[in-house]
Amino acid sequence: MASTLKLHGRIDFLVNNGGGQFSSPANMMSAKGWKAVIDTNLNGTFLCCREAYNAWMKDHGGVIVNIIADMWKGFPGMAHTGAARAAVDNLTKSLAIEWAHSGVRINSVAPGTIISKTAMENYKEYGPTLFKMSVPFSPAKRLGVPEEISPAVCFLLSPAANYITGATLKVDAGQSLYHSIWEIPEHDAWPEAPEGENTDVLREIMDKTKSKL
Ligand SMILES: CCCCCCCCCCC/C=C/C(=O)SCCNC(=O)CCNC(=O)[C@H](O)C(C)(C)COP(=O)(O)OP(=O)(O)OC[C@H]1O[C@@H](n2cnc3c(N)ncnc32)[C@H](O)[C@@H]1OP(=O)(O)O
Ligand SMILES: NC(=O)C1=CN([C@@H]2O[C@H](COP(=O)(O)OP(=O)(O)OC[C@H]3O[C@@H](n4cnc5c(N)ncnc54)[C@H](OP(=O)(O)O)[C@@H]3O)[C@@H](O)[C@H]2O)C=CC1
Repeated sequence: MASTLKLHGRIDFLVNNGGGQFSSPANMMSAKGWKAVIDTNLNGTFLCCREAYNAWMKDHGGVIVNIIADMWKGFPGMAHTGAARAAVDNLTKSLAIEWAHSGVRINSVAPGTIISKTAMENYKEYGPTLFKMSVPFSPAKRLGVPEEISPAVCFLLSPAANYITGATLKVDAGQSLYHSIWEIPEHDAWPEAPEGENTDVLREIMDKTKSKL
């Protein structure tokens, strides 16, 4: 922030876009790995917001946009980033209220799965498979590209959004409303429903369905 102020003399906008994660089942994540992702996505965002506010926006106003993710149905396979991005969604709302009196607007953008060379390279040899796997889960039946996210960010930064703060704009072609990518294997580990006539009906329809198969 200090070097930006030195160079430009003001900070009108802050976009917290830097971030990422690795894919792993939650039970295999080390404490260090969990912390690295929380530090990058949540703590980094908080610290950048705080610094921009204290260094400039507190006295001059400004606009902040936080990039989060499609974690609205949880984020199985990337639980650390899901937790961090959900926390940023909430942080955005808190700061919108705390900093309104300074003329600061702050909103989030939640992209669906967005393909780019650089994003894919982070996942090494698994990148193409991981991104391709997401295609059927987009109502658009294709992935988005960064050029479809930046207009939303620019809109929120612009005076056209002067009356918008504390909001999250999903730019995901409806992905967050559609299926989860996470497969739950067939299992019988769930606790039984309590005995009674409704459970009898449940058993009956399940038996009938089975006999048809
Ligand atoms: C299987 C189904 C999954 C769901 C499918 C979803 C479909 C895909 C949707 C994709 C949507 C999102 C896309 C994007 O976000 S694109 C942006 C892509 N960019 C990134 O992801 C950047 C990735 N990298 C980082 O952000 C950082 O490197 C990271 C935060 C991961 C680590 O940062 P840091 O430099 O602070 O830490 P270290 O590298 O030193 O690592 C610290 C410890 O973290 C653990 N770790 C790190 N990488 C991995 C890994 N690849 N696998 C497992 N564990 C990892 C590890 O414990 C590190 O400590 P050690 O090195 O000492 O072991
Ligand atoms: N692509 C997607 O499907 C989605 C992406 N997002 C998020 O959008 C943002 C942009 O990602 P995208 O453009 O797709 O991917 P990229 O990998 O191209 O961009 C990620 C950027 O984050 C920077 N970064 C990572 N860790 C840190 C850190 N600790 N400190 C500072 N910068 C860091 C990287 O810097 P460097 O190049 O120096 O490593 C890189 O410029 C990320 O937060 C990402 O998680 C959210 C939802 C979906």
